[in-house]
Amino acid sequence: MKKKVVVALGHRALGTTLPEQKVAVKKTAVSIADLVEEGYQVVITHSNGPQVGMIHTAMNEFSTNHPDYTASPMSVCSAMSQGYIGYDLQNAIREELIGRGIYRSVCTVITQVTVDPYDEAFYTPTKIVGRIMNAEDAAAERKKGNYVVEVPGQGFRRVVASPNPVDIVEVDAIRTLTDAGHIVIACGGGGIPVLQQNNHLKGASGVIEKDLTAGKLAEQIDADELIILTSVEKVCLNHGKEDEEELDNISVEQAKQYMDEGHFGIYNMLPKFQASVGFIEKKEGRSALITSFDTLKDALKGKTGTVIE
Ligand SMILES: Nc1ncnc2c1ncn2[C@@H]1O[C@H](COP(=O)(O)OP(=O)(O)O)[C@@H](O)[C@H]1O
Ligand SMILES: NC(=O)OP(=O)(O)O
Repeated sequence: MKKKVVVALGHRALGTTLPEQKVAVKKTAVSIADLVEEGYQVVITHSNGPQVGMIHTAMNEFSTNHPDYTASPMSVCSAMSQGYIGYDLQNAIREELIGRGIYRSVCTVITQVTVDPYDEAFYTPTKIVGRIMNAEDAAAERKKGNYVVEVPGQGFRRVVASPNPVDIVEVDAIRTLTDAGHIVIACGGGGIPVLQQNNHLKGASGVIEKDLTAGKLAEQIDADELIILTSVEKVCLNHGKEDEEELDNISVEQAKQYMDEGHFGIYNMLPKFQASVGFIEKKEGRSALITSFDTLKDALKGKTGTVIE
């Protein structure tokens, strides 16, 4: 039986601007096609922080001067980001597969994810979206009523709430398409956060952490493996310090211990570990791989990457 994998793509797999994205997805498509060629059933999910911030600014700034164009809430901007990132990804993957003589349909499912209206995250925005700003732009952003933080080594960044994913609304469609052999892109940008109000799903203002949703997606479609493609070949202990140590194969217990010891930052590696551990713990035989998309091929042969099992 084919191995079912959920692949979570980080910033580097997409770039930030439209031209960058066109170039980046071509490289990403090579890794995805490698997986397909190896016989994996692939479901893809991806980041959207820079993109959703850009869309929100574009949609809302223009609407203040042009009353015929109405403002778009963050949930609608999330849906737009899923659409245009999915569009570029599915075409790049399709093209790469056809080049290898593989004819498979690739589709994007606009996906909603329910969140808890009482999630504490709504009170403390932490999710970075949009571009890097200077002090002047940051002040202008704050004037609009948005939250801005200074990130050491980067500059000023806009932050929004990042509630935890509870349930993937379109999961049955994603599972059915995957099991029928299609390559599916779903839950982009962590999914569009929605609040369940009887039969109605109301868009929530926030951006869900894509790694956490990737773990939930892997769990809900009963995947065998979660692959998180980021910008580093392996995860390290004591990252950036003199005694930095690369992690190869570790157990869930070790992963939990390293999380408790504070080795991983809340904005980068911690959600990847939380997602991996949550997914693996629910069923025996599951594993997670964290590596860069340049090194995926070697990592699949066990030559590199950080594996949790
Ligand atoms: N413990 C760690 N091991 C390896 N990389 C780390 C670690 N902590 C932080 N990082 C940094 O995290 C970054 C990847 O996180 P991020 O950019 O949020 O991921 P994504 O690829 O999902 O967009 C890497 O560029 C790396 O420098
Ligand atoms: N939604 C999300 O997690 O996006 P980033 O990876 O760009 O932060």
